[in-house]
Amino acid sequence: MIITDVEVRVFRTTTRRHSDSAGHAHPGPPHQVEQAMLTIRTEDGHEGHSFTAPEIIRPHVIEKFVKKVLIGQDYRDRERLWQDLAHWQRGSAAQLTDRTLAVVDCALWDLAGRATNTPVYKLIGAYRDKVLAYGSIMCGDEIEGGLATPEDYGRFAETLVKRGYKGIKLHTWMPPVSWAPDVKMDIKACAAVREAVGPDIRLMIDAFHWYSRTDALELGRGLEKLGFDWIEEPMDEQSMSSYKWLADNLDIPVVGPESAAGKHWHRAEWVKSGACDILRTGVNDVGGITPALKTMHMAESFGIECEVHGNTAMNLHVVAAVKNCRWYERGLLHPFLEYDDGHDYLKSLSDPMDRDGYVHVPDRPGLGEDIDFAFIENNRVR
Ligand SMILES: O=C(O)[C@H](O)[C@@H](O)[C@@H](O)C(=O)NO
Ligand SMILES: [Mg+2]
Repeated sequence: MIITDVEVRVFRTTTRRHSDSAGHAHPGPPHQVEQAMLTIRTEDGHEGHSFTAPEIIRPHVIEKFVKKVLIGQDYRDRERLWQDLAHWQRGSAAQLTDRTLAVVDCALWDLAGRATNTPVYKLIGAYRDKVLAYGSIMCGDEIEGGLATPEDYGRFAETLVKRGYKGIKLHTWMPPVSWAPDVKMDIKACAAVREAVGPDIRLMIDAFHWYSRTDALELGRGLEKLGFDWIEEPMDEQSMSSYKWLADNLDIPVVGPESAAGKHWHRAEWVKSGACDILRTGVNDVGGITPALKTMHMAESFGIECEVHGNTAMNLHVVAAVKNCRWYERGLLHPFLEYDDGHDYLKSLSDPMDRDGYVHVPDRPGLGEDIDFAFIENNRVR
């Protein structure tokens, strides 16, 4: 049960996702990027794994914080290990981020599952083994036939409905798109999607994250006429009072916060202040499965739904272990990319979706990621 080793393996993987100058993903030619796998090992040979960007688990962070907390400890003591690591953050000179806490916590959950031959959502206490997905479309672009016009969004939405999606979320146009942001264009894209898919498909928007209050109000009022289910991150989430103002002035539910710091503590303040109608959490955003569950359960106590940010196995297991979450966010999607192709370092999808739009939680132990260890070794860089 005792943790004896923490290892990072960095390897090359091929992807067609490219990040723009604002950090949003768009399609492009295949290129190689570095990915890292964190492995936590015990004296009796059990291992847990989790993936992230190499800089999130760079040697300084592993040696100065992670190993000091984990080595010699019982891997089953996840709550205490998470609290101990979180307490290191204050004195870390901002070097120990929530992303690092998340990848360590996920590897510990994966270890617990692999050691007991149990999927993580069953370890937590499962609520369901499948969940409806919404198709989360990439941010708009200026690519011919991509997501450059409202009509492009409409055509792509039709494709997603044919694939089985019962919900669709648009990320609309943002800089560095030359003419973005533009509220009226956002509303035109949403209108084109509603026209294309009809009244029964659930629709949501995740807009430019720095609109003013008045722009966000105009956008929200436009979406109310189109029967959208929620408006997400239309303003800087650092202003909780702006979200309180927006939620008070709109009928369409306001969802958040996604990217605001503060883990489950700050999300409790959003609920208390009325800054959102639907709360938001995400394993990477709040520092792990452990705090994501705290957030979900806190929201449930207020009768509030809490939508989980992001795809991948870690988020899927959280969604499968709670009642007060409607969707799994499957994406990001684009007409020029085939999401179901997955990753070259995983032998199968972690979030397979059937033709009715349900994602089924893999019955494999731990997080259920079907890791191709040989591929990782053959493509390892350090
Ligand atoms: O803002 C981003 O980086 C992307 O839009 C990403 O977070 C996306 O997954 C999102 O916002 N989902 O809700
Ligand atoms: Mg979002």
